[in-house]
Amino acid sequence: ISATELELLMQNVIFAHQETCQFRQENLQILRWETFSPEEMQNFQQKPMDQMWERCVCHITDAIQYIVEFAKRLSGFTDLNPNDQIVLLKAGAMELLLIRMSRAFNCFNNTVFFEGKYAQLELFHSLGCTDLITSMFDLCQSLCALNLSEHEMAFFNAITLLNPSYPWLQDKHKVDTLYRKIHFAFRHLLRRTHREFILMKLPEKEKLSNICQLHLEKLNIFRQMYPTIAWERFPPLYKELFI
Ligand SMILES: CCS(=O)(=O)c1ccc(CC(=O)Nc2nc(-c3ccccc3)c(C(=O)c3ccccc3CC(C)C)s2)cc1
Repeated sequence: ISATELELLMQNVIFAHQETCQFRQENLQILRWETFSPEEMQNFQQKPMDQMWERCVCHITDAIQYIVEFAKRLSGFTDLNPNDQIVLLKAGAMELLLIRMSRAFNCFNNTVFFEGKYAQLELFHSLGCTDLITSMFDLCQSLCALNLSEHEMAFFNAITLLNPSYPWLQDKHKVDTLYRKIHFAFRHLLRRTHREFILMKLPEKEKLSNICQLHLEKLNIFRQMYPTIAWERFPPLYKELFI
């Protein structure tokens, strides 16, 4: 890879993230001490399970739409064969959501940005999946500890999405070449900023996939309890990716 191609690739990854990050980091920071009052918390906790699930699913589907946009702006992603683009997004959308969500996490009071303010773990009680939410909070805590810059966040998202080891890929070699280029550019950025150490501290692949697995399990339990809600009320993109 030439120096110019490297610079262009770095610009592309950083711009792709900046243009699709949904909430800007500084705005999430400004709001981070706005927490829900006990009454507001109680209000959420008293919502029926199906209503809370529907709200959350709609929120993450909004966030995933930005993730799809991020992928489309990554140079090389849209040159991949269309089947592989779907495979990578199907496998990686939730993982990228988990990583991005850590930007909206306040690790000092263990709250996450949700519907306009920052919410404690207990707010999500009525979802009936405390283990999933707890592992989400733990992941956010560990990512917060790294204090990733938006540039690092952009590259971490890109290398997580372009994972050449997915079994169903038709053109694995093409994904692998793109992955290696972006990983090389990431290491180049980290060397320049003396942040190489974070590579060993990023959460392992299987930690992300375990939480994604847990999400799918909880979704199936929910669907057994409310068989029609998922079909009637969940957004098409969510159904395509997870059902
Ligand atoms: C992601 C881009 S961003 O600009 O940073 C951004 C943009 C917008 C927001 C606002 C937002 O939608 N916050 C949500 N928070 C959580 C949440 C909930 C429990 C713990 C941790 C975060 C949402 C979820 O529904 C969720 C997320 C991950 C796994 C599981 C779930 C619940 C299951 C039932 C789908 S939605 C936040 C951040």
